[in-house]
Amino acid sequence: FVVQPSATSSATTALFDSRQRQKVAARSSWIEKRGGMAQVEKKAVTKSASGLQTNEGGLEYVQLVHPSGSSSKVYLYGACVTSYIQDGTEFIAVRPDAKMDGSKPISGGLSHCWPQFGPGAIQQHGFARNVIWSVASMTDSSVELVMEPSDYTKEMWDKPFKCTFTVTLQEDQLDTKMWVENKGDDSFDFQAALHSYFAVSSLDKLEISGSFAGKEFLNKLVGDGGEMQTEDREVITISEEYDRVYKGVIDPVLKDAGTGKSLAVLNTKGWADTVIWSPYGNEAMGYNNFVCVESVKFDPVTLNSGETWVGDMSLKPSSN
Ligand SMILES: O=P(O)(O)OC[C@H]1O[C@@H](O)[C@H](O)[C@@H](O)[C@@H]1O
Repeated sequence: FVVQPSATSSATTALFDSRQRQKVAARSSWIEKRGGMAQVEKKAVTKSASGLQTNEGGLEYVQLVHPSGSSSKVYLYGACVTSYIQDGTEFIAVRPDAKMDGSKPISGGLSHCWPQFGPGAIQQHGFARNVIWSVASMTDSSVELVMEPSDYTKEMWDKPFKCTFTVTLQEDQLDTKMWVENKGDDSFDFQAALHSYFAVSSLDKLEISGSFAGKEFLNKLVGDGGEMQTEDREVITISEEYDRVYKGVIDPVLKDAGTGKSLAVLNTKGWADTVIWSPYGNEAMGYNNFVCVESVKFDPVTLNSGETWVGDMSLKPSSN
Protein backbone atom coordinates (compact mmCIF):
# COMPACT_ATOMS: atom_id res chain seq x y z
CA PHE A 1 0.00 0.00 0.00
CA VAL A 2 1.52 3.30 -1.11
CA VAL A 3 0.24 6.75 -0.24
CA GLN A 4 0.38 9.27 -3.10
CA PRO A 5 2.06 11.60 -3.60
CA SER A 6 5.47 10.57 -2.36
CA ALA A 7 7.54 12.89 -0.22
CA THR A 8 9.61 13.88 -3.22
CA SER A 9 6.59 15.04 -5.22
CA SER A 10 6.65 18.78 -5.78
CA ALA A 11 2.92 19.24 -6.27
CA THR A 12 0.54 19.47 -3.35
CA THR A 13 -2.22 17.00 -3.97
CA ALA A 14 -5.76 16.87 -2.65
CA LEU A 15 -6.99 14.09 -0.46
CA PHE A 16 -7.22 10.51 -1.64
CA ASP A 17 -9.61 9.43 -4.33
CA SER A 18 -12.34 7.02 -3.30
CA ARG A 19 -10.39 3.85 -4.26
CA GLN A 20 -7.49 4.87 -2.07
CA ARG A 21 -9.95 5.69 0.70
CA GLN A 22 -11.37 2.17 0.56
CA LYS A 23 -7.89 0.71 1.00
CA VAL A 24 -7.26 3.06 3.89
CA ALA A 25 -10.63 2.11 5.43
CA ALA A 26 -9.54 -1.55 5.49
CA ARG A 27 -6.45 -0.46 7.42
CA SER A 28 -8.62 1.61 9.79
CA SER A 29 -10.78 -1.35 10.69
CA TRP A 30 -7.56 -3.25 11.51
CA ILE A 31 -6.59 -0.39 13.81
CA GLU A 32 -10.00 -0.30 15.51
CA LYS A 33 -9.89 -4.03 16.22
CA ARG A 34 -6.66 -3.43 18.08
CA GLY A 35 -8.05 -0.79 20.41
CA GLY A 36 -8.01 2.38 18.34
CA MET A 37 -5.57 5.04 17.32
CA ALA A 38 -4.37 5.95 20.80
CA GLN A 39 -2.67 2.57 20.99
CA VAL A 40 -1.23 2.83 17.49
CA GLU A 41 0.14 6.32 18.13
CA LYS A 42 1.77 5.17 21.34
CA LYS A 43 3.49 2.35 19.48
CA ALA A 44 4.77 4.67 16.75
CA VAL A 45 6.04 7.23 19.26
CA THR A 46 8.39 4.69 20.77
CA LYS A 47 10.30 4.43 17.45
CA SER A 48 13.56 6.28 17.82
CA ALA A 49 14.80 6.40 14.22
CA SER A 50 14.37 9.73 12.46
CA GLY A 51 13.05 10.11 8.92
CA LEU A 52 10.01 9.44 6.81
CA GLN A 53 7.70 6.71 8.09
CA THR A 54 4.15 5.52 7.39
CA ASN A 55 1.48 4.95 10.03
CA GLU A 56 -0.98 2.06 10.09
CA GLY A 57 -3.58 4.27 8.40
CA GLY A 58 -1.31 4.77 5.39
CA LEU A 59 -0.30 8.37 6.18
CA GLU A 60 3.31 9.47 5.93
CA TYR A 61 4.95 11.36 8.76
CA VAL A 62 8.44 12.59 9.58
CA GLN A 63 9.89 11.42 12.87
CA LEU A 64 12.31 13.98 14.29
CA VAL A 65 14.82 13.21 17.02
CA HIS A 66 17.30 15.44 18.79
CA PRO A 67 20.56 14.26 20.42
CA SER A 68 19.10 15.48 23.76
CA GLY A 69 16.45 12.74 23.49
CA SER A 70 13.50 14.94 22.57
CA SER A 71 11.38 13.89 19.61
CA SER A 72 8.57 15.11 17.40
CA LYS A 73 6.30 13.72 14.73
CA VAL A 74 5.04 15.73 11.75
CA TYR A 75 2.40 14.38 9.37
CA LEU A 76 2.63 15.41 5.70
CA TYR A 77 -1.19 15.35 5.65
CA GLY A 78 -2.00 18.85 6.92
CA ALA A 79 1.63 19.51 7.99
CA CYS A 80 0.35 18.52 11.41
CA VAL A 81 2.73 18.13 14.38
CA THR A 82 1.12 15.33 16.39
CA SER A 83 3.81 14.77 19.01
CA TYR A 84 6.47 16.65 20.93
CA ILE A 85 8.17 14.70 23.70
CA GLN A 86 10.69 16.44 25.94
CA ASP A 87 12.20 14.73 28.98
CA GLY A 88 9.65 11.93 28.67
CA THR A 89 6.57 14.20 28.69
CA GLU A 90 4.23 14.40 25.70
CA PHE A 91 3.03 17.99 25.25
CA ILE A 92 0.77 17.56 22.22
CA ALA A 93 -2.61 15.84 22.12
CA VAL A 94 -4.44 13.95 19.41
CA ARG A 95 -8.10 13.35 20.16
CA PRO A 96 -9.20 9.73 20.63
CA ASP A 97 -11.81 10.26 17.89
CA ALA A 98 -9.23 11.60 15.41
CA LYS A 99 -9.03 9.89 12.03
CA MET A 100 -5.42 9.06 11.23
CA ASP A 101 -6.08 7.66 7.77
CA GLY A 102 -6.76 10.73 5.61
CA SER A 103 -10.54 10.35 5.72
CA LYS A 104 -10.80 13.72 7.52
CA PRO A 105 -8.34 16.31 8.84
CA ILE A 106 -6.43 15.24 11.94
CA SER A 107 -8.32 16.43 15.03
CA GLY A 108 -5.29 17.08 17.15
CA GLY A 109 -1.70 18.22 16.97
CA LEU A 110 -0.60 21.62 15.75
CA SER A 111 -3.22 21.75 13.05
CA HIS A 112 -3.27 24.48 10.38
CA CYS A 113 -6.26 26.71 9.70
CA TRP A 114 -5.44 28.47 6.45
CA PRO A 115 -6.38 30.60 4.49
CA GLN A 116 -9.48 30.96 6.67
CA PHE A 117 -9.84 30.50 10.42
CA GLY A 118 -13.54 30.04 11.20
CA PRO A 119 -16.74 29.99 9.18
CA GLY A 120 -16.56 32.14 6.03
CA ALA A 121 -16.51 32.05 2.25
CA ILE A 122 -14.73 28.69 2.07
CA GLN A 123 -14.82 25.64 4.32
CA GLN A 124 -14.38 26.03 8.10
CA HIS A 125 -10.63 26.16 8.94
CA GLY A 126 -9.63 26.41 5.26
CA PHE A 127 -7.86 23.67 3.31
CA ALA A 128 -4.25 23.52 4.55
CA ARG A 129 -5.13 20.69 6.91
CA ASN A 130 -6.86 18.71 4.12
CA VAL A 131 -3.90 18.38 1.75
CA ILE A 132 -0.65 16.48 1.71
CA TRP A 133 2.27 18.86 1.95
CA SER A 134 5.59 18.10 0.19
CA VAL A 135 8.86 17.56 2.02
CA ALA A 136 11.30 20.22 0.74
CA SER A 137 14.13 19.17 3.05
CA MET A 138 14.78 17.39 6.31
CA THR A 139 17.47 16.52 8.81
CA ASP A 140 17.26 14.29 11.90
CA SER A 141 15.82 17.16 13.91
CA SER A 142 14.04 19.41 11.41
CA VAL A 143 11.72 19.29 8.44
CA GLU A 144 10.55 21.83 5.87
CA LEU A 145 7.15 21.24 4.29
CA VAL A 146 5.60 23.08 1.37
CA MET A 147 2.04 23.57 0.11
CA GLU A 148 1.29 25.11 -3.28
CA PRO A 149 -1.97 25.51 -5.22
CA SER A 150 -3.57 22.36 -6.64
CA ASP A 151 -6.84 21.80 -8.51
CA TYR A 152 -8.42 21.00 -5.14
CA THR A 153 -7.33 24.26 -3.49
CA LYS A 154 -7.99 26.39 -6.61
CA GLU A 155 -11.63 25.30 -6.57
CA MET A 156 -11.98 27.01 -3.19
CA TRP A 157 -9.44 29.81 -3.37
CA ASP A 158 -7.65 30.56 -6.61
CA LYS A 159 -4.65 32.62 -5.44
CA PRO A 160 -0.96 32.20 -6.37
CA PHE A 161 0.39 31.34 -2.91
CA LYS A 162 3.23 29.27 -1.50
CA CYS A 163 3.16 28.14 2.15
CA THR A 164 6.23 26.78 3.88
CA PHE A 165 6.16 25.30 7.37
CA THR A 166 9.28 24.27 9.25
CA VAL A 167 9.48 22.32 12.49
CA THR A 168 12.80 22.23 14.32
CA LEU A 169 13.70 20.45 17.54
CA GLN A 170 16.12 22.40 19.69
CA GLU A 171 17.69 21.01 22.84
CA ASP A 172 15.00 22.51 25.09
CA GLN A 173 12.21 23.68 22.79
CA LEU A 174 10.35 23.06 19.55
CA ASP A 175 10.38 25.81 16.93
CA THR A 176 7.80 26.25 14.19
CA LYS A 177 7.81 28.77 11.36
CA MET A 178 5.13 29.45 8.77
CA TRP A 179 5.77 31.49 5.63
CA VAL A 180 3.07 32.63 3.25
CA GLU A 181 4.32 34.05 -0.04
CA ASN A 182 2.31 35.93 -2.64
CA LYS A 183 3.63 34.69 -5.99
CA GLY A 184 1.17 36.65 -8.09
CA ASP A 185 0.65 40.21 -9.30
CA ASP A 186 -2.37 41.06 -7.15
CA SER A 187 -2.80 41.23 -3.39
CA PHE A 188 -4.80 38.63 -1.46
CA ASP A 189 -6.15 38.36 2.09
CA PHE A 190 -5.97 35.42 4.49
CA GLN A 191 -6.38 34.42 8.11
CA ALA A 192 -4.12 31.87 9.74
CA ALA A 193 -4.01 29.72 12.85
CA LEU A 194 -2.20 26.87 14.45
CA HIS A 195 -5.16 25.08 16.05
CA SER A 196 -2.86 23.60 18.68
CA TYR A 197 -4.08 20.70 20.83
CA PHE A 198 -2.02 20.42 24.03
CA ALA A 199 -1.99 17.38 26.29
CA VAL A 200 -3.37 17.93 29.79
CA SER A 201 -3.35 15.41 32.65
CA SER A 202 -6.83 16.60 33.64
CA LEU A 203 -8.50 20.01 33.11
CA ASP A 204 -8.93 20.63 36.84
CA LYS A 205 -5.11 20.50 37.14
CA LEU A 206 -4.56 23.11 34.43
CA GLU A 207 -3.89 26.83 34.76
CA ILE A 208 -3.33 29.06 31.75
CA SER A 209 -1.47 32.29 32.49
CA GLY A 210 -0.28 35.09 30.23
CA SER A 211 -1.37 38.64 29.53
CA PHE A 212 -5.10 37.80 29.64
CA ALA A 213 -6.21 40.19 32.40
CA GLY A 214 -7.94 43.27 30.99
CA LYS A 215 -8.00 41.90 27.43
CA GLU A 216 -11.11 41.87 25.29
CA PHE A 217 -12.20 38.53 23.92
CA LEU A 218 -14.86 37.30 21.53
CA ASN A 219 -16.89 34.71 23.38
CA LYS A 220 -18.27 32.70 20.48
CA LEU A 221 -20.58 30.69 22.71
CA VAL A 222 -22.69 33.65 23.80
CA GLY A 223 -25.56 35.02 21.72
CA ASP A 224 -25.87 34.72 17.98
CA GLY A 225 -22.37 34.98 16.51
CA GLY A 226 -20.65 35.73 19.81
CA GLU A 227 -20.20 38.66 22.14
CA MET A 228 -17.19 40.81 23.06
CA GLN A 229 -16.36 40.49 26.77
CA THR A 230 -13.47 41.57 29.00
CA GLU A 231 -11.28 39.09 30.87
CA ASP A 232 -10.73 40.01 34.51
CA ARG A 233 -8.67 36.98 35.52
CA GLU A 234 -4.86 36.69 35.59
CA VAL A 235 -5.09 32.91 35.33
CA ILE A 236 -7.63 30.99 33.25
CA THR A 237 -9.07 27.72 34.51
CA ILE A 238 -11.51 25.69 32.48
CA SER A 239 -14.66 24.18 33.93
CA GLU A 240 -17.10 24.82 31.08
CA GLU A 241 -17.10 24.82 27.29
CA TYR A 242 -14.75 27.43 25.77
CA ASP A 243 -14.50 29.03 22.34
CA ARG A 244 -12.87 32.41 22.89
CA VAL A 245 -10.70 34.66 20.74
CA TYR A 246 -8.38 36.71 22.97
CA LYS A 247 -7.24 39.62 20.82
CA GLY A 248 -3.62 40.64 21.38
CA VAL A 249 -2.62 37.77 23.70
CA ILE A 250 0.52 36.03 22.42
CA ASP A 251 2.16 34.66 25.57
CA PRO A 252 0.05 31.85 27.06
CA VAL A 253 1.68 29.42 29.48
CA LEU A 254 0.02 26.12 30.37
CA LYS A 255 0.81 24.89 33.86
CA ASP A 256 -0.20 21.30 34.59
CA ALA A 257 -0.15 20.37 38.29
CA GLY A 258 -0.69 16.71 37.30
CA THR A 259 2.56 16.34 35.35
CA GLY A 260 4.47 19.06 37.23
CA LYS A 261 5.31 20.62 33.85
CA SER A 262 4.59 23.95 32.21
CA LEU A 263 4.58 24.76 28.54
CA ALA A 264 5.18 28.29 27.27
CA VAL A 265 3.70 29.05 23.87
CA LEU A 266 6.06 31.70 22.49
CA ASN A 267 4.42 33.56 19.61
CA THR A 268 7.35 35.73 18.61
CA LYS A 269 6.32 36.85 15.12
CA GLY A 270 3.14 37.16 13.06
CA TRP A 271 0.73 35.37 15.39
CA ALA A 272 -1.30 38.11 17.07
CA ASP A 273 -4.09 36.46 19.06
CA THR A 274 -4.83 33.41 21.20
CA VAL A 275 -7.90 31.22 20.89
CA ILE A 276 -8.89 28.91 23.72
CA TRP A 277 -11.17 26.07 22.70
CA SER A 278 -12.41 23.26 24.93
CA PRO A 279 -15.41 21.02 24.19
CA TYR A 280 -15.85 20.64 27.95
CA GLY A 281 -17.86 17.55 28.84
CA ASN A 282 -17.54 15.86 25.44
CA GLU A 283 -16.31 12.41 26.44
CA ALA A 284 -16.04 11.16 22.84
CA MET A 285 -13.48 13.89 22.12
CA GLY A 286 -11.58 13.06 25.31
CA TYR A 287 -12.20 16.63 26.51
CA ASN A 288 -10.51 16.22 29.88
CA ASN A 289 -7.08 15.42 28.43
CA PHE A 290 -6.51 18.34 26.10
CA VAL A 291 -7.02 22.03 25.63
CA CYS A 292 -6.65 23.97 22.40
CA VAL A 293 -4.59 27.11 22.94
CA GLU A 294 -4.25 28.37 19.42
CA SER A 295 -1.80 30.78 17.77
CA VAL A 296 -3.96 32.93 15.54
CA LYS A 297 -3.88 35.83 13.10
CA PHE A 298 -7.56 36.65 13.39
CA ASP A 299 -7.74 39.99 11.55
CA PRO A 300 -6.97 39.21 7.91
CA VAL A 301 -3.49 39.82 6.52
CA THR A 302 -3.35 41.62 3.19
CA LEU A 303 -0.35 40.32 1.29
CA ASN A 304 0.78 42.32 -1.73
CA SER A 305 2.53 40.89 -4.77
CA GLY A 306 5.93 39.46 -3.83
CA GLU A 307 5.41 39.91 -0.08
CA THR A 308 5.84 37.25 2.61
CA TRP A 309 4.05 36.85 5.95
CA VAL A 310 5.89 34.94 8.69
CA GLY A 311 4.49 33.34 11.83
CA ASP A 312 6.96 32.11 14.46
CA MET A 313 5.79 29.95 17.35
CA SER A 314 7.95 27.94 19.76
CA LEU A 315 7.00 25.58 22.55
CA LYS A 316 9.22 25.75 25.61
CA PRO A 317 8.66 23.24 28.42
CA SER A 318 9.84 23.71 31.99
CA SER A 319 9.20 22.25 35.43
CA ASN A 320 6.56 23.96 37.58
O1 LIG B 1 -12.38 18.76 15.06
P1 LIG B 1 -11.52 19.88 14.53
O2 LIG B 1 -11.70 20.04 13.06
O3 LIG B 1 -10.10 19.74 14.96
O4 LIG B 1 -12.07 21.23 15.10
C1 LIG B 1 -12.23 21.40 16.45
C2 LIG B 1 -13.09 22.61 16.76
O5 LIG B 1 -12.40 23.79 16.45
C3 LIG B 1 -13.03 24.97 16.91
O6 LIG B 1 -12.23 26.07 16.57
C4 LIG B 1 -14.39 25.10 16.27
O7 LIG B 1 -15.05 26.23 16.80
C5 LIG B 1 -15.21 23.85 16.52
O8 LIG B 1 -16.42 23.92 15.82
C6 LIG B 1 -14.45 22.60 16.09
O9 LIG B 1 -15.15 21.44 16.44
